Order: sequence, then structure tokens, then C-alpha cells
Amino acid sequence: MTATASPTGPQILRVAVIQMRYVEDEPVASRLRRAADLVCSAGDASLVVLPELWAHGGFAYASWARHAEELDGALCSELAALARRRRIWLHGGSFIEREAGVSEPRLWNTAPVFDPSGSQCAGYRKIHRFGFAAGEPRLLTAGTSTSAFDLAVPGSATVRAGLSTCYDLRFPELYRELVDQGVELNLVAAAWPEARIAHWAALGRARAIENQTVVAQCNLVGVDNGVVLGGRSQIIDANGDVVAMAGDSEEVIVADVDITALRRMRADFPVLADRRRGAA
Ligand SMILES: O=C(O)CCC(=O)C(=O)O
Repeated sequence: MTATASPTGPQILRVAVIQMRYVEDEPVASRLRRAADLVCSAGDASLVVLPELWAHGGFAYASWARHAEELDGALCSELAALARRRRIWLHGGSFIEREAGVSEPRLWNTAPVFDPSGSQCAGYRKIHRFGFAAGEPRLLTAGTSTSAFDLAVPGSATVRAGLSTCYDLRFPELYRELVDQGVELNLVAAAWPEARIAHWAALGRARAIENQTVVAQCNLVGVDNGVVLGGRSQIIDANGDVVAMAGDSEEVIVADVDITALRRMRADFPVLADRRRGAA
């Protein structure tokens, strides 16, 4: 969190969302260099978010097994070093994770998060796999647990962030679980196609409004295995207002998220307290 906060003033978290271009024939190492340059271009943002499978391809099914890495592999090590060098919280988007230490390893679509010391402070394996009978359900194992972590910066608020990936956005019950864990900020990494970009925009606002959380959605642009990726990354406040939005090219969007305003809004309009579980 960049934050300037005094004990009585607003507590502000500066969030940068890296809407990266996916280039099909680019080597993974070059994608990593470009991602690092984009992260460095995010200025003094305290939290930087990368998209889903920006290094391994959201629809590059044929090369997933070849590119898959273990949690302590080269990709995560580079991201950890980057977080440490920049002294930022870095959401690494996601990568194809290979199970360690077995002869027939499972693969997951895994989102790693690093704290400013470079330690991995959270990880999330995508629960809802996209592609129906093909794609992710055929090649990947589904995650089985939600993931949230506390972003803490001396002199400012501690904010609990929840992790989800792309297709997860269509499943509101996941976000209810996260809000029950105290989540105030949802980070969504995606490789969301242009064909359904209206859903991406609307679902992000719906998740923000119904859970009274800030939502930061980070998408790719470019073409992957014939799928045009739609961009339109957005940062939405807990009232459902879009405070930053990208277009359909590579760009970095930044917003100052006001944690004090989020808490005040929840106190003044306490919808979540009126939930009637099992009775509705
Ligand atoms: O739900 C959608 O329309 C897109 C989801 C997707 O592309 C994904 O989860 O990779």
C-alpha cells in the first residue's frame, strides 16, 4: 500500500493492473522480461497485478505440460525477486503449476502472490476450470480451496485480499466465501475473450456491488490459439463504480483505493448483515 495515511485520514492503497499483450510465438523468457518491465513502469503502486497465464498462454493447451513449472521454479523465483527489488506486493497472475516429486504430476492453473520481501504470501489454484469437456477440465486439476491474504504496510491499513481467476467470476458463491473470510479487495487475473467482454465488465461490477468489495480485474490482450483476448481490465470501488478502465491494447491502469471509504460505506449501508443463509 502506498499510503500516506495518517491515523485519522483516508487510507489509500495504490493498485496497478498490468494489461499485458500475449504474443503467441514469443519465448517464455522474453514474456517474463516484458512483464518485469511493465511492473517497473507501474511507478509507486504498492500492489501490482498481472493477468492469468501471461507466460504460458490461457488457451495454449498444447504447450502447457511442456512449460509447466513447480511452485519454486524459475518463473516464481523471478517474480519473487522482482517483488523484493521493487518492494511491492506482486500478484503474479497465474501459471501452469506442475506437481512436485511424483512420476505422473498433476497440473494446476495457479496464482502466486509475493510480499515486498519476496516471500510467497498466498497461492490459489483455479477452482472453476474453463472449457467444458475440453481445455482446462481435460488437462488441469481443479483447485479445492479459496485463498485470501492480508496486505499490511506499516503506517497504513491492513486489507484482506481474495484471489480468483477468470471463469471464477461467473460463480458468485466463491466471492461469498471470500467475503465471509473478511475479504475487502478481490483480485481477478484473467485471459478473458473479447467475444464475451460485456460479461466480464458486468460480472466484475456485480461482484463489487453484491459483496461491497473493491474488485481489480486484470486481463490480457492479443490472440492466443485463435481466441481474441478482450482487455478492458478494470478497477471498481465497493460501490460498483469503475475508477480505472483499460481499452483493448497493452496498458497499465492505476487507481488509489480508499479503504476508509469502503469501510464507511459498509457501515452506512450494511447489506451484508441482512443475509439469511439457507432461508432465501
Ligand atoms: O467465462 C468466460 O467467458 C471466459 C473464461 C475463460 O476464458 C477462462 O476462465 O479462461
